[in-house]
Amino acid sequence: MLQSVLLVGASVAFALVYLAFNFPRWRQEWKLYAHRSQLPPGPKTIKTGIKKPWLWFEQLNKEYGDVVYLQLGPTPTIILGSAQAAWDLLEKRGSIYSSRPRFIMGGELLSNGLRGLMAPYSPFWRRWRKLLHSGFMQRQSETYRPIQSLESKVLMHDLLEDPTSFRRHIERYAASVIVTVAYGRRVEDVRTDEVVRENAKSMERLTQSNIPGKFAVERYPILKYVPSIFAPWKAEVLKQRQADIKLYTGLLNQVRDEVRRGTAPESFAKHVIQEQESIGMTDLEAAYAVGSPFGAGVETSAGSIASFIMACVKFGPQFIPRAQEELDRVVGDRLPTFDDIPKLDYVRAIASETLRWRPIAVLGGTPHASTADDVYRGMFIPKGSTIIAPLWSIHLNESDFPDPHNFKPERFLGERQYPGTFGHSAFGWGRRVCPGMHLGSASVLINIARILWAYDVKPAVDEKGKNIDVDIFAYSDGFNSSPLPFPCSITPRSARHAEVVEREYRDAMAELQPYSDAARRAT
Ligand code: HEM
Repeated sequence: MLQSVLLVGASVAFALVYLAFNFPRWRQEWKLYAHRSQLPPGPKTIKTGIKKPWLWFEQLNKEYGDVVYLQLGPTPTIILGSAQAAWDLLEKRGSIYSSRPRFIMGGELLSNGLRGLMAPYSPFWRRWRKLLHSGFMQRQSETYRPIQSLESKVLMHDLLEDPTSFRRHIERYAASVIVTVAYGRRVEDVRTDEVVRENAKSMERLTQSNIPGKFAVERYPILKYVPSIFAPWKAEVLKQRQADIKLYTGLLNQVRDEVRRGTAPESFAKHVIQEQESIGMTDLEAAYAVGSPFGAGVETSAGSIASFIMACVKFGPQFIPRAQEELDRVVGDRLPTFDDIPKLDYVRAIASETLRWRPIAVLGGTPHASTADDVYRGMFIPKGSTIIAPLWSIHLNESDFPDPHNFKPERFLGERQYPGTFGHSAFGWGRRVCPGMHLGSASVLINIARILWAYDVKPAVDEKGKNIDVDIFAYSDGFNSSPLPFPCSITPRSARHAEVVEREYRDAMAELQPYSDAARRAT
């Protein structure tokens, strides 16, 4: 008798747990079924595990229009393929389109909810975002310009000394700006710098954890609670979490020590230490927040400058002469500075075209998620949808940018209908718009201006003296997409230009000394 009661009790308990777990999914499925005729159009078959998914999204946007519906596993997914649709939803209706989908492996297990970039719209995200905003808003970003200018002078010198390794020099520039701005210590060599190496390891693990479809726990969240001893995939990310905590707190604590000793140069870390209490952040939250510019700002800045070099190799004769004429006329025989940028209309147009032509954040950054049911142009977008706005579809769209794979800075000179103020969408939208956009675009601008002022950038030549063509579609797969290695020729425009680069470099190295010393003290 007792046994039967226990059995019935256990069965009822099991049924209740089963219902509780499945109810939200059934409710969602019922809602989708009830609105099936109102969902945006989309394909019946879903491709999974594909390389460069933005190419598939582009096909879908061409076939079904600029709002496409995909049922990816249990999650409704919307692909926005035009600047207008992305603007209408992510910007204008930002109050319900600014969350993030759940990232169980990368966001919850690996990062314990401390990486703001993956955090849902929540009080934690708002605190994190406030800190990032105060550290990188336009006025504050302008205080980092001296660092960008000095590091850019080092880049110009590196291109003179060893032009064939141009890609590594650009990466060093981008990493050094971010690490100096974040922690007040520079990066002299990306191959050996400990902060760069550890951060790169951590980013690699994060990227691996976020590969859609790779881990069953994303489909069955209950697996998150399986003890690590039975789940090697979980043990591994928890181990990396400890390594991340050690890295981020170690770096922030070094700055705390320097602040106490009165030797800390200005940096985002110093700013966070001062603001942390008023914003109500714990030490660990603050340590992760100071680490966030590395993951978001290095590859995007370096990849954009490398894309500009590729555009010079492929399309140089159609825009370089005009840019050099402008630089010679406005700047003359010295290196361009940030003060020249407002007078360099054509150079600014080249920077905008670079960000448009090959958007490094090719999927539009991390996907957004909606937090309420919505209807857009008669189409039903369910609450909890993942929203992807791939910049590949948006920036290489014939109707906004005719002849889209051609590099034409002139697009950005005249008046043009485009939502927003930049004429492109490279920094995203609404409440999630890139907080580092002022820093990132200043890096792109100053280096484009200086490279064009100092150098002739052309195709490399083979042993027969023939130009080596570059493939403008040879870009990496992954969350961001950067140019794969390609050859090119970078030579000074004249001996006088080379002299100026050398002189500016010597002065820059003297000014950068405190940041080099800070890096040495810390290792
Ligand atoms: C040319 C350089 C850069 C490009 C093209 C770029 C592009 C983007 C894009 C497209 C997004 C997604 C926005 C959205 O979800 O709507 C984003 C987000 C973000 N970017 Fe950038 N970015 C650049 C540089 C930087 C830099 C230098 C930093 C350093 C502070 C940075 C920090 C971030 C962060 C933290 C986010 C996530 C914001 C959030 O989730 O609220 N980015 N960026």
